[in-house]
Amino acid sequence: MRILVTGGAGFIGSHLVDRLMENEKNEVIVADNYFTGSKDNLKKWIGHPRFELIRHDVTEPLLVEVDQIYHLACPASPIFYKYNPVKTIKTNVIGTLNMLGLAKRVGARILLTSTSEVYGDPLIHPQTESYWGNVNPIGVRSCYDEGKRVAETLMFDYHRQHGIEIRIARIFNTYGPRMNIDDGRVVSNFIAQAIRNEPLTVQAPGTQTRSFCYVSDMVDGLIRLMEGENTGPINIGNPGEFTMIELAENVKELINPEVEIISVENTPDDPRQRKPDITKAKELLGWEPKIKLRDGLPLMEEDFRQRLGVPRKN
Ligand SMILES: NC(=O)c1ccc[n+]([C@@H]2O[C@H](COP(=O)([O-])OP(=O)(O)OC[C@H]3O[C@@H](n4cnc5c(N)ncnc54)[C@H](O)[C@@H]3O)[C@@H](O)[C@H]2O)c1
Ligand SMILES: O=c1ccn([C@@H]2O[C@H](COP(=O)(O)OP(=O)(O)O[C@H]3OC[C@@H](O)[C@H](O)[C@H]3O)[C@@H](O)[C@H]2O)c(=O)[nH]1
Repeated sequence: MRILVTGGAGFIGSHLVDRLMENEKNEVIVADNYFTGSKDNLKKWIGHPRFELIRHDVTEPLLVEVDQIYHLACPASPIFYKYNPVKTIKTNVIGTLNMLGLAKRVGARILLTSTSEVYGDPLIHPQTESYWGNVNPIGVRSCYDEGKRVAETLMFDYHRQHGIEIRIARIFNTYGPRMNIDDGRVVSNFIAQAIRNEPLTVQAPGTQTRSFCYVSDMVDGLIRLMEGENTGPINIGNPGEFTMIELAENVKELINPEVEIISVENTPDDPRQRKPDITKAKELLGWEPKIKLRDGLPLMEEDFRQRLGVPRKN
């Protein structure tokens, strides 16, 4: 199997590449523009005969002979996707069009990593795949959430019109080693802050909720979806739901009991609650997450301590 992973130098993408490379029958090609990813995440594969890394921006067409495409390329942290919103929209729309064009040309199956953000600020809880969402089309997050909604539409139009084999994963907040240290997302922020002995910055009101999935569970779900018979969309996430205050308290207790927790201003349109209904993933993919938040946080701490050069005391 020859497999293209767009965005493979990023957080989830590089863990996915690790898993795909474990199978000696796979050849893996990564296409990435290194906006939020890094060659460092793939250093153990560079030079491997079954691995290729291409500096490529998905807003430009790409021609490679592959059997499967995991299409992840897109900045995922709100600070990065809001940094150049027009580029984010282009990545989601033109990038997905280009990858669908490639899938059509070479007859590949394509999986899109969509997001729980397609549900916007959800009015039903937990979110099922049949919920159409509550999304602001003109807000500061729209380049990402509306961008992903159009990407999903393109996937289904190519499927209906051209018979392309598609898979759509709606990923809920994922965390783990290799997240950018200054990524801006909440788990990486809190862990880096706790290790640096800086206050944990809970954005007001702090009662907003998220459900956090450890990256190895996520990768397992994505591969099952690609290999299975269902187009999706399928929610992939961990239904354990936490307020941001609870998350901060967990990080404080597990990583640095001395650290302060402070309240800071939030950004517009922050979803107030988010929790996946994973009935479909359980029934159709035989998948459910295994790693609880309190077990996953220490696994991530090790990696952050190494990169920050702050060893654990005692
Ligand atoms: N991590 C999460 O919690 C989460 C949640 C929902 C959806 N997702 C989706 O999963 C995917 C991966 O997310 P991640 O957390 O690994 O983010 P990430 O930012 O670590 O990785 C994204 C990768 O895409 C690359 N990229 C960005 N724009 C590109 C372009 N135009 N051309 C080529 N490469 C480009 C980046 O350089 C990076 O390597 C994204 O599609 C994201 O929307 C992630
Ligand atoms: O330092 C911080 C950062 C963030 N937060 C809060 O933590 C919550 C989560 O924020 P994040 O930036 O980690 O992530 P979000 O849930 O907003 O977006 C995320 O969801 C789905 C994915 O598609 C995106 O890739 C991902 O970034 C928000 O309520 C935010 O206000 C803090 O309290 N403190």
